[in-house]
Amino acid sequence: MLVIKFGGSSVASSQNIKKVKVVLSQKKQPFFLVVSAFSGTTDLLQNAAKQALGGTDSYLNTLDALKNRHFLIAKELILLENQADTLIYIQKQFNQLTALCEGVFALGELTDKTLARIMSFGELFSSFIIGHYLCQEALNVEWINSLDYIKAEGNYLEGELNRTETASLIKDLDKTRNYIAPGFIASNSKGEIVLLGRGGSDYSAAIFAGNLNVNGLEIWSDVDGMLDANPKLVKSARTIKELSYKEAFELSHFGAKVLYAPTIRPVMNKGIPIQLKNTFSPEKKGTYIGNKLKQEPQNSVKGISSIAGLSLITVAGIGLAGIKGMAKKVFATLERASVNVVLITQCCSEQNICIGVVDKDKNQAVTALNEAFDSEIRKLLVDKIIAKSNYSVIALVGDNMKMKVGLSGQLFGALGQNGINIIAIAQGASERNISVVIDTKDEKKATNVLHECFFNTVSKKVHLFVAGLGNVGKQFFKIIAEQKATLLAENNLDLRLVGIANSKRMVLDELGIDWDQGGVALAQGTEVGHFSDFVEGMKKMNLRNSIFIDNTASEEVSASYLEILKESISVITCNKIACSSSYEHYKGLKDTAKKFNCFFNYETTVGAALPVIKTIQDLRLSGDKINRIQAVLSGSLNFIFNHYNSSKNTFVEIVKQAKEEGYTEPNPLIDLSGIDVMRKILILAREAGYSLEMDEVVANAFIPENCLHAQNATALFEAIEQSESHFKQLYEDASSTDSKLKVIATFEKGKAWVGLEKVQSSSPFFHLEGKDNIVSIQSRRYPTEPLVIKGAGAGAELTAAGVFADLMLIINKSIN
Ligand SMILES: NC(=O)C1=CN([C@@H]2O[C@H](COP(=O)(O)OP(=O)(O)OC[C@H]3O[C@@H](n4cnc5c(N)ncnc54)[C@H](OP(=O)(O)O)[C@@H]3O)[C@@H](O)[C@H]2O)C=CC1
Ligand SMILES: N[C@@H](CC=O)C(=O)O
Repeated sequence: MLVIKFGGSSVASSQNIKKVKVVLSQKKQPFFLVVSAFSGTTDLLQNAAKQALGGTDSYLNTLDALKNRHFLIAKELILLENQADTLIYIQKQFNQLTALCEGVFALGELTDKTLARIMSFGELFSSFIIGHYLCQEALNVEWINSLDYIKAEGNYLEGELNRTETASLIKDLDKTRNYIAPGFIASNSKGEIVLLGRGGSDYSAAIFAGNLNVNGLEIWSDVDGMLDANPKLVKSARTIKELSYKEAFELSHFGAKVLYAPTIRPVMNKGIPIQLKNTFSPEKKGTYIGNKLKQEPQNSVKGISSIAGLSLITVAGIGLAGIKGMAKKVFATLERASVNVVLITQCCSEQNICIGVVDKDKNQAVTALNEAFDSEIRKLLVDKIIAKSNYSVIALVGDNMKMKVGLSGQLFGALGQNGINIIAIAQGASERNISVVIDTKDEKKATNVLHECFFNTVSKKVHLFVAGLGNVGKQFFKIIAEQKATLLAENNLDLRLVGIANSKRMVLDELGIDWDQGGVALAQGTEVGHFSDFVEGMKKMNLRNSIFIDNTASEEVSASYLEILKESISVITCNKIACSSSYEHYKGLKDTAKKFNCFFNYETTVGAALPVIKTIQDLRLSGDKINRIQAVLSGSLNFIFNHYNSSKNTFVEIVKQAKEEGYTEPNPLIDLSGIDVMRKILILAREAGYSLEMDEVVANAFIPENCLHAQNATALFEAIEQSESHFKQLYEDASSTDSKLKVIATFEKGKAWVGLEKVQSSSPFFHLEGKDNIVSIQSRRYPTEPLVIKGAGAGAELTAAGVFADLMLIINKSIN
């Protein structure tokens, strides 16, 4: 014999009930069918009771709607000539139900006993209708009333099973016949109705299964089985193929709604397997729960469950340490106050005990504890007890987590990397469950982080917010659009663009924006008043593995890094403003990134994609000391002086060309004035370990005053045109001595300077072609022959590639 239970959605309509019949007709052994009420019925019955209590006669409408629905389903299933018995039964039961509600209405009183009676009607109706229909369809089932077989005592709404009496009543049922019985309901020794708790139909089925010692228990619902995470939080949640009883118990206890936790106990002791199945996809295997696990689990973690609505109560104070019986007093007090403790932690200093309770119990718990510890509180041995709310517990569950070294490290690392603060931790010695308490605002993010971390078949999502869709920005989008599929296929990485902004508009979309369509999406985006709108949106989305990329030259954008890093969102930038702002700010950004477990990467601020910053950082990390840096750091100026020949072209033509080719800053005055090179040598000096400021970098301007004061690019070009003779003179002075003009930046003995120099062929800078940069580093290890880094140092495509490399560095360190 099999016990088979169908949940509310499986019997929600006549069409669904016909599906149930198909499932049953394929069974090759007798079955004991347990059904829930038609979906939504129990809630409506409860509402009707509350409406009656509230003194409005709207309960009559609720009851009418319920009656009509049950009549309709009965009429749709049962042939006209067979309907009478069923309809008469429903009518009689509704008469009783209405009388009960009228009583509540008249008395203005609703006891748990009456509420239990009212709520019991749903399963009685559904089982009676389905039983008659199945008989009509020749399935030959006998309807029995669970009230006559399941005995429970205590709380009317969530009774305690009387195992002995129930066992003796069930044992005589004939295992060669088919039965149908209502779930959820039981009766006590006085014959009064007692419910088995919400979800109790699963429990009823397990009680029948255990006592009849059947071959299996099937629980049919509208989902494919037990999922490895809550699908409302984690879109990529998948069905777990098999679970041990204990794993299933942990998961169902911690929020997996597909199975009511008490269901496991009655069948576990007898080794009766449970199969969770989907009525609407019966071909799917579902989840097996039992002793005979066929496969070796790939992952030690089988599932991640979470429950919100937790309050934490801390009983703390010096009076707790070393005094026997304090913990007993806490728990005895809570028991007397009927408060269920969800989670307990105590640190070994014994100075505090932290208890998790569901929100609804928190006031009761706090009042009871403050009363019980009143004398200790007065003597200042125990602090006044308060509760803090809005917490969630997230639990990793799996039998094979036992003795798996590093697993909790992975858990804490993954949460920490995403700025999720862990407020309390609980792990039993069984090591089957590690629970952490976090702020409920982080529940979705944390569940997703852990799901990606522990189920390696799931692709890892990286959420990217990008500011700037200009020269560099466009190239960056292009690279990702080209690389995305490869990254997914080969590295299991899903780079998701969730935010773009320029100076006028922004788009934020958690579901992702097409990398090919960034410009189009942005054109249709919302207008931004201030860049902080974008930052606020980013914070609100609170997505795991978030990285912000600044491809602008904006001061406003760079001023937001600190706030972004404080959200544990890593920052990548090619914008030099932040790193060349005050030393305190630059250092603050680096420290903040460390403090909030994220990264601040800015390799492209010097030499575009050349590995200049990383090289200096590595030298220092390995114990080297930088003594001198001499470099050509401006790609655009090198390009300009390499291509300017006063007899063939004008200076302004070459500057315009450098801008068109994407080597200059958005405002080329930043290059021509020397500011860009000053920023870069300052950044390198800081990386070398010196706390230099921008105003300490000495620079000799080589452009005339009128150019230096140009307000925009057009004015600058005009000013350069008017100053052609100045540039011609510079060129001729150099060529008359077979020299070339190079803007050289030097850092030595704590000082930095930048200037236009004439270099001869003996100089290593003489042959620096095109838009190339060269950085020559002398250090303790390279005292005379410098370490040299050389190559193209400007260009949007190269810079975007450097930004992408910074991105992959972060992903490799933090996500993979
Ligand atoms: N080109 C190169 O070789 C290298 C460049 N870099 C750096 O790359 C950065 C970008 O340069 P490039 O692409 O040429 O610049 P562009 O001028 O082409 O693009 C700048 C982008 O930033 C956006 N932007 C400006 N202000 C804001 C703001 N307040 N909020 C949001 N977005 C804003 C602009 O939007 P809008 O269009 O609305 O103004 C535009 O999309 C610069 O910092 C530069 O120093 C670094 C190394 C090498
Ligand atoms: N404008 C810059 C671009 C890179 O930082 C340069 O010319 O080098």
